[in-house]
Amino acid sequence: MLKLNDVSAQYNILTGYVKAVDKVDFEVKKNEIFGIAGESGCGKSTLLKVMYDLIQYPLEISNGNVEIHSSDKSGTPVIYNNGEIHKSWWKVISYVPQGAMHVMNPVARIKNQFFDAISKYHDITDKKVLQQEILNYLKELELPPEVLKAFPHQLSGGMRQRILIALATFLKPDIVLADEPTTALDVVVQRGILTMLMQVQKKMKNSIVIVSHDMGVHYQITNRMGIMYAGQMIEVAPTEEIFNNPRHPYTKMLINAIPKIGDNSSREGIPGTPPSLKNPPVGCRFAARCPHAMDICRTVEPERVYMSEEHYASCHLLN
Ligand SMILES: Nc1ncnc2c1ncn2[C@@H]1O[C@H](COP(=O)(O)OP(=O)(O)OP(=O)(O)O)[C@@H](O)[C@H]1O
Repeated sequence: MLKLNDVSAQYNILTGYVKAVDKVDFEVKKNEIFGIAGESGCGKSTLLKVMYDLIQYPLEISNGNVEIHSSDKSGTPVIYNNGEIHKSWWKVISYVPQGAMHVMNPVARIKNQFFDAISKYHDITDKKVLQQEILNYLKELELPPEVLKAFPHQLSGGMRQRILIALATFLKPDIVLADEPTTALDVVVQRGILTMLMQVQKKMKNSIVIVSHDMGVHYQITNRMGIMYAGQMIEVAPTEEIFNNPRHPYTKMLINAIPKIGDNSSREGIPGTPPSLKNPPVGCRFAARCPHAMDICRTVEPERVYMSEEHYASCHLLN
């Protein structure tokens, strides 16, 4: 289980701070696929970096903490906090970054990329045994063994993405974070990648966090979702509730913008642009674009309102 306790994170740039994550507080349960959605620039990737403990200048955590509740080999419960989570990469938590081509070493064969990535984190000392284990795992995921000999540019985008997922899940981590795993892939390949993620999760019964701006991806595979707007998590609920009973006006507008088969009525986008995260507005950050904004929205930040134990949204309309 992964828990974020009131986490804020910012980029410390020459002209000030970009407050990319603001007081985010939620947990990802064991045995679920949790989706994070929101417009470009709302802080989704930064939030994943915070969860993964990938805190490098100019990014810094300014408030709160991240905890992973796991267990050691003997089954004794262990809690990892941010600052030490990186010591357990691949084994306890792994990360499938955006853009499969850019993150792979273009001059190393896939086999060596596996060896290099996980060498510090597994207990297998014999390279031949390790190679056999990798082959067995690829077979399990229905990936051809020849890919191990290939260079990244010899593989299709979809195959590179599958390999990154295989690499990220090889040591059976409790939590897998995937940043836009299907972006830039055609719909058929997309479907294959999503099916692969679902199968892996079903087998391992671990937690997967998927960041995507594509609501269709969330609809297909996530169990619960968080909607981000301007650095804040403004609604969290089971995916079915998000699609059938969204409560925050921003979530409603996101859902209404999705085209539906058989419905020829024109789809409305969300007017306006998100606020600057260098100098976010007081009150509700969505107020300037919200058709229902009231005076209070422009001055007072909305608190969370719980519709049920599993569903909350931060909006004055719900009070
Ligand atoms: N290295 C950086 N230095 C300064 N600001 C950054 C840096 N990386 C991201 N930002 C800013 O932080 C904010 C959140 O960016 P982030 O990439 O987390 O959003 P996102 O929702 O993942 O967007 P996208 O969907 O486009 O990837 C944006 O305003 C972005 O410009």
